[in-house]
Amino acid sequence: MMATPPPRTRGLVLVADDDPVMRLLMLEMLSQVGLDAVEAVDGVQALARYQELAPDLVLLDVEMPGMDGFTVCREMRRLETHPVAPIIMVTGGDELESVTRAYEAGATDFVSKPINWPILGHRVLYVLRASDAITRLRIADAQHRAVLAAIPDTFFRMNKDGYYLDYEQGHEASDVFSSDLCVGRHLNDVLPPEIARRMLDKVRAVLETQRISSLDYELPVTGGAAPLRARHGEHAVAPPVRHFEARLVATGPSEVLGLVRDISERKRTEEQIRRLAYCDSLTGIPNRQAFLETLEAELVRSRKGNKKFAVLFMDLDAFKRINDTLGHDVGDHLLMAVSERLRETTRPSDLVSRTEVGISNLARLGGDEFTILIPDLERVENALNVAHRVKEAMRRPFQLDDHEIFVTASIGISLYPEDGEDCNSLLKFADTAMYHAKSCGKNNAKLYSSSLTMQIMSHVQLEVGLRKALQNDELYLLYQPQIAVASTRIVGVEALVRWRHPERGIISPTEFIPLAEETGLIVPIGEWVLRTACRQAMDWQVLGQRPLRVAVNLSAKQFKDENLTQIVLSALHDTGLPAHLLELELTEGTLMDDARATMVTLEQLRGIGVYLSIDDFGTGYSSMNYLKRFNVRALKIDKSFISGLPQDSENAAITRAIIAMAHGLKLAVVAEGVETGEQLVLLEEYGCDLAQGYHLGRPSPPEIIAQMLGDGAAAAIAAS
Ligand SMILES: Nc1nc2c(ncn2[C@@H]2O[C@@H]3COP(=O)(O)O[C@H]4[C@@H](O)[C@H](n5cnc6c(=O)[nH]c(N)nc65)O[C@@H]4COP(=O)(O)O[C@H]3[C@H]2O)c(=O)[nH]1
Repeated sequence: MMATPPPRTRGLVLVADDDPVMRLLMLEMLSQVGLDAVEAVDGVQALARYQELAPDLVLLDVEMPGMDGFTVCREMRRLETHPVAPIIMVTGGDELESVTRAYEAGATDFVSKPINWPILGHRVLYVLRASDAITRLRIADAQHRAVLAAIPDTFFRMNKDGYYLDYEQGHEASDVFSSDLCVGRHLNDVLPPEIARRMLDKVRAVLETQRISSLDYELPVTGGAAPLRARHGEHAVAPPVRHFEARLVATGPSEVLGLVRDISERKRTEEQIRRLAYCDSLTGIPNRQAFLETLEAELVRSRKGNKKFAVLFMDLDAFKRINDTLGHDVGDHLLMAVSERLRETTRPSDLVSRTEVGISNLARLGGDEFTILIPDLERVENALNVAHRVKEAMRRPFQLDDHEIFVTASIGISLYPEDGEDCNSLLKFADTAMYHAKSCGKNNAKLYSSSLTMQIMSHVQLEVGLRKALQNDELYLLYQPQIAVASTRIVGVEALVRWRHPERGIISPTEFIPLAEETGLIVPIGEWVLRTACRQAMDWQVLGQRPLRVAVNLSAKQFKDENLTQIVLSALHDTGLPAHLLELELTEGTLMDDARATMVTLEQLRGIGVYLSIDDFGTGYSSMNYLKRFNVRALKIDKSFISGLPQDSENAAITRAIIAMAHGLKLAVVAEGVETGEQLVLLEEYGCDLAQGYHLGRPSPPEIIAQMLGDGAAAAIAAS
């Protein structure tokens, strides 16, 4: 291959003519116009010099010995690797035949003899300039093509009326449409009408403003190159689509250049990112972020349209226990099943309030917390109805692998605009209402209301007060006698705590004990009760009365306190009360909570020698197996069974059965809430051992008990 000659500053012309005079004249003429020249005496030399020197122009005589000018011209044009230089052929005359042959051989131009020398000079310069321009154009065109080949986009030219002037398919645009179907056609024949209209509007806007602009559109995947319109009707079902972005730039007053890029992948990625950001990965339903945005939009919409909406906040009761006992996998499956059931329950057709309510309004905020937005609420009842349906849906057992799981849900509801005017407040209030629902016994739905806020405020104040109650000596104990049914003699007392609140007066334990449990204050309060009751029992003994068993209630939190045994031991030790005179009342719920730990604690307490009984029997699990295992001494039949006696035959049967069963297990039975003589007679008939209730003695201060004991009611301490 020949080396490329260095770039020249002046043009070099190859003069090929066998006539020395002609060559001389030509050289002279070229020099006059500032060009360099080299000579060739015949066709063979001309070809050799052409290859060797790569001249910028060739002046080629037609008639030469050996190889004539036409042949030389053809050969020169055949040299593909050589830069294309313009060739001016010098013909003997201007007859048509030789002119035609010259062009056919690849000549750029011709001059005929006799030569007009001054004009030839200008002609040569002109051809050189034209050739230069063509070379530059060719380079620009090559660069252009290289750029287009390098980018994946399809490009087109279009006039202001929407006709494609040019269409070049990008290398990544496979199955949209091809250039032969576009060039010369109108947008309407190529694109679906709606997209064609938008594109034409954009073309005109770009021409008017002379600014770059773009538009996005979707096309169904056709799988071939036919115009979309022709194929459009073929799709019976919604076909998959591809997304495109067309960028339009004006290339003149009435023409635009369009670059079309397939942005399907980008859209897919964006969608994926959106899904990750807005969907809960476990259940696939919207997450907290998505819910907050939906809520925000709903707030704006409702504010504008003067409408109401409700936010439902649902939490599963005891989900933590399921997670802890059956494992996180089961917990996850349960959450998935719950969200599926919620999805079904909140389907538009299921909602009375509005047809638009759908899954987009359902979300999982995290853990076992779900929210539902009910827009366009006409009546509060509609929100309660939805809550009720959700609650009912949750109650149906969940079958997960080989577990049948029963759950219930607590739901809180906040209303716009009544409860709050911003998203955070509405969500917070729905959450608060949910907690309220839980504290009212779970499996409940509650509306948030300002009165609820008041309740919570007073709850907070109560807590602050309770913290001080112990220090300020505001707690005191009342004692309720327990009577042996057969002899009507007092055999024991139950200690019941009271709180003398400085402003509110006497507060019942049913109000403050749950609060004490919630806050953990039950542990110090419980210890105080235990010590006070033990000391009181000793005081009665010291005063010359008979020994008397004192019963103290133990809440679940106290029972789980690892120092319990120690506290009991130290109360007995410090007061000197014999262990068998202390009765600890436990509820079934407390015992069932964690069977293994319960057994250990019970074992320790039995080891100390205290008397253990089950309180409120019949209201909870009422499991005989457990009673046997826990090895307690007595059970107390809940007052709800006694209160209907003797009329309520069902409760009578239950009471009788409990007594018989307890005796079978060698347990003593205490009937609680005995309010009438009739009840006492019936209980005696059933063989009940002990009784307690207003009929036999109300909860009373220690001096009243002392009096009762002194009045002759013998304290017959059960040796059992
Ligand atoms: N209707 C009716 N009620 C009767 C009758 N006889 C007694 N009662 C009431 O029934 C409750 C019996 O106590 P409980 O079942 O252990 O139920 C207790 C117990 O669970 C808890 N509690 C009371 N004192 C303490 C304590 O010191 N520690 C703990 N952890 N809980 C306590 O508070 C609950 C309520 O205590 P109180 O309000 O004192 O209510 C007492 C008592 O006043 C009757 O004939 N008719």
